[in-house]
Amino acid sequence: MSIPIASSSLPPTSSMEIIFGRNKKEQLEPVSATVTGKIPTWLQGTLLRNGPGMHTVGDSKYNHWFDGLALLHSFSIKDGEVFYRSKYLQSDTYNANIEANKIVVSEFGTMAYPDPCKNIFSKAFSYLSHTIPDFTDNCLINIMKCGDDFYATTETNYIRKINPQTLETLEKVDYRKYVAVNLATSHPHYDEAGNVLNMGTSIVDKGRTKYVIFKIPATAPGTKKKGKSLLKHAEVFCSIPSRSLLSPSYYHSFGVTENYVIFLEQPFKLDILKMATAYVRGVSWASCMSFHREDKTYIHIIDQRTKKPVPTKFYTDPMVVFHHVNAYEEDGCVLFDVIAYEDSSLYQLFYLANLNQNFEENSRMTSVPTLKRFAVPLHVDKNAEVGSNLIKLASTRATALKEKDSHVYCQPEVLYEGLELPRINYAHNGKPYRYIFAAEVQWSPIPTKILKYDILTKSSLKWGEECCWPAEPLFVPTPGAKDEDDGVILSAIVSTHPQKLPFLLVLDAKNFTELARASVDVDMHLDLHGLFIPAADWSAEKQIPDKTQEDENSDAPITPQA
Ligand SMILES: CC1=C(/C=C/C(C)=C/C=C/C(C)=C/C=O)C(C)(C)CCC1
Ligand SMILES: [Fe+2]
Repeated sequence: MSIPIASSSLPPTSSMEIIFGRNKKEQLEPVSATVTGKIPTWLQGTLLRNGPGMHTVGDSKYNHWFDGLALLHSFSIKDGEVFYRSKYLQSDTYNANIEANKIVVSEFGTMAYPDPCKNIFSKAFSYLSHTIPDFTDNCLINIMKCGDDFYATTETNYIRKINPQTLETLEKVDYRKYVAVNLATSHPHYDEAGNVLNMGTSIVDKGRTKYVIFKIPATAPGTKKKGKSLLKHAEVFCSIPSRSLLSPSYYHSFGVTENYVIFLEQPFKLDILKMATAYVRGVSWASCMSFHREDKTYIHIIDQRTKKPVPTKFYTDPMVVFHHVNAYEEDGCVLFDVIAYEDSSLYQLFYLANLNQNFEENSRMTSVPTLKRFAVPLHVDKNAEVGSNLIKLASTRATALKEKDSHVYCQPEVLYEGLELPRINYAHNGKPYRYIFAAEVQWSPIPTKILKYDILTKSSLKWGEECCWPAEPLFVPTPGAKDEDDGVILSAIVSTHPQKLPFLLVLDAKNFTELARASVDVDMHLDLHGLFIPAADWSAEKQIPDKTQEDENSDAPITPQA
């Protein structure tokens, strides 16, 4: 069961240095973990995760934690044993930095300048009106599965194919060759057949800034052959014009139900003009983003059957959402759950300067991440009175008030305060569900516990241990499971305790008791997101393409779909 830690336990400054400051040493050879407890025999496969691992190159330092060079790591579980390995993503960014022995590629919070004579990014100054340098391929946020292929992802137009077994870096793929997007989320959705649904922003398509929803099929004729990319078969599903051409919203994820896509056009925006001049002004991309507290948050509901947005104009108060939790349909309404903030201060807290000195003072959250449930009526009765609540569901206190001119103002139900990095049993994605697994965040944005929140009973279970910093908890179902929470929770735990090694934690998802931990004597980083690859998925025919096989037409001109 959960081991309580003092609720006010604060990570000392030295712990912050261990977690965020130091470059992490990669573990190239698989190392065997010491397992205590018992890993369920059915749990066989690989937990593959991504996150920033290196924040200093030579004498130069990144400014922000999200700038760090991507470090992939994996826990391979077989017959109760666990093997760990880690490897830096060999992105063009990583290679250019290592070769120059300094940071030469710009990241989210750090603008960098390459040596003019050694500019491997020489093609860089072409796309965005010759002003914005090519974006980074330091794919540090998540892992995406496309058919049998795995990619490390970030939020730019680049993804990097990886070998999920060896953690080797394969092709660099430019989304722009297939879909007209300059940015894309690192949180795609998958349908039951494994087709990928993702969203991106097209900034410079003939001045028509828009949000693009696209699908990558799980299979396509001829793609089983080595090096054939499923991305070639990507299809634009729907485009939504940005309310403002020069300041599209920033978003980190989106929601889906069985028939709808939920996109929040929030007042946390990118300023394209600022971005176009950032390089010459010597400021970071992050400084080109701002929260407009006087604006609204527009809720776009896209019908997957007609591929068109629902015409009603739904909106809510200004907020900032990074993570959608889940969404589903109930009695003619779309219900969606998000982790919402009052402002964009979260990104401010992850500046390394704040994480190193005066941590306690600098990292107090001014806005607490809050689980909120919204309800959106799909059919608005024209005769309903202005001011009336269109939500008649017994299951939620969320409201949607009818206004004039087909506008509907949505007010959420607050469910829980102080949680981030939400995960669910993905078999319930887009469908009614009951449980959320997340990291509990108290006074600072750094998780101290793992949480199971029961939406039905509004109760929670927690796991925490002194000097242990949990990562996102991932749910793996028991084969043939009937109950939504029949399975285990996996989380990579970083320890700052001098006598405690980092470990893979295995919890029973039902009661949050510890089933096992697999400790490894390595320099483990605090990661962001990842996925579990069941051993059954590694079948003989699913060969990993070799490194020499480049992405097809890698030098072909970019001809994205409109
Ligand atoms: C490089 C780059 C970007 C990177 C953003 C990143 C790396 C965001 C990471 C967010 C995370 C990790 C959120 C967790 O909740 C932008 C702003 C999209 C635009 C321009 C270039
Ligand atoms: Fe995320």
